[in-house]
Amino acid sequence: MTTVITARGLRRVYGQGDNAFEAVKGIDLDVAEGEVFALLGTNGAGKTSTFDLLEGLSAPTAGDVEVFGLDPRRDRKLVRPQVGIMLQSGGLPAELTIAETLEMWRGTCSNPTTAAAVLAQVDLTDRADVRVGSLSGGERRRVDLACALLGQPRLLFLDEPTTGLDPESRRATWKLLAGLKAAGVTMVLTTHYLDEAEALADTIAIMHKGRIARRGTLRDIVDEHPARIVFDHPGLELPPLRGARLDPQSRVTVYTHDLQAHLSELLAWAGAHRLRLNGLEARAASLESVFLDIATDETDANNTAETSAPTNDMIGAQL
Ligand SMILES: Nc1ncnc2c1ncn2[C@@H]1O[C@H](COP(=O)(O)OP(=O)(O)OP(=O)(O)O)[C@@H](O)[C@H]1O
Repeated sequence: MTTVITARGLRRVYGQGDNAFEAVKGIDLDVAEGEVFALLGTNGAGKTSTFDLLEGLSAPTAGDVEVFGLDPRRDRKLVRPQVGIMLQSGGLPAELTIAETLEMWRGTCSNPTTAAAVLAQVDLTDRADVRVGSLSGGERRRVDLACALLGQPRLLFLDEPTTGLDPESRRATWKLLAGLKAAGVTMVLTTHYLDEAEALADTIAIMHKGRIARRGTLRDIVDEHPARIVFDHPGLELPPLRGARLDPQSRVTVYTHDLQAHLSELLAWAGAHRLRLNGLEARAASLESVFLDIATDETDANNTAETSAPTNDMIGAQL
């Protein structure tokens, strides 16, 4: 499989001396041709900084990036014509109409399609003569996407492509992106919508504090994360359950890779003691739970997870 993007040991430090801030702390990644790679993360995790490095918009403090086997900064003239970029905020001139904007943008592309073609793709044909400054946030986002598509790119960078779009427009954009993927376009996107990553991405990487905390297919990421059982502490000694924690609100959380077995065990124990477990919840892992655990720095959830059958030294000793 051909690799379109390779990054090794990528670092980005802003400022100098006492003011230096390391936003990207040594990232390795590979994106294959035709792949949709989604970069997720909390605000400030370093996604946009990473994008800037991959796009060649800023120079890495350390490490290497290759796009189509070339340096995106040094070989910009060769790389740029093959790449479409949708920045977080397009910054298009407010006084131009959509049609004028696209014509202006076409002039910067070496192999552009027509403005009419991209307008149809983003469903803005009827709005071609409206000034950009009068558009809604969602419409403006679609103009940004149209500009990114004008050059018929082989590689698309999409920084939060559907932020501000209503649910119907989001679905329409997903459909458009799925069509581009089917046509072989490689995409790297950031998004705060986990369902967007689930719907579009082949590979998901979750960034946290400048590093990639998890990566893989949706299935890989979810499968390696424990499910959880949560309930109010019933006030008597609990059965031996591995990987349990008690929070200050007296809620017990049990992390497990075998939800059914441990839930059955807990319910059997509660039944034998004629106990009602208040606030009982049992949740399989999901992209959201992985994300939230990373975001709240509960990265040791994996470490406390069940790895073998529960033993008697567990919950009582740990709580
Ligand atoms: N030019 C800059 N100078 C100093 N710090 C910066 C600069 N640009 C970004 N940062 C800092 O680097 C960190 C990462 O920012 P970045 O925009 O890459 O995060 P992000 O994951 O894209 O966040 P968001 O989801 O909010 O867009 C943040 O703490 C940010 O304040």
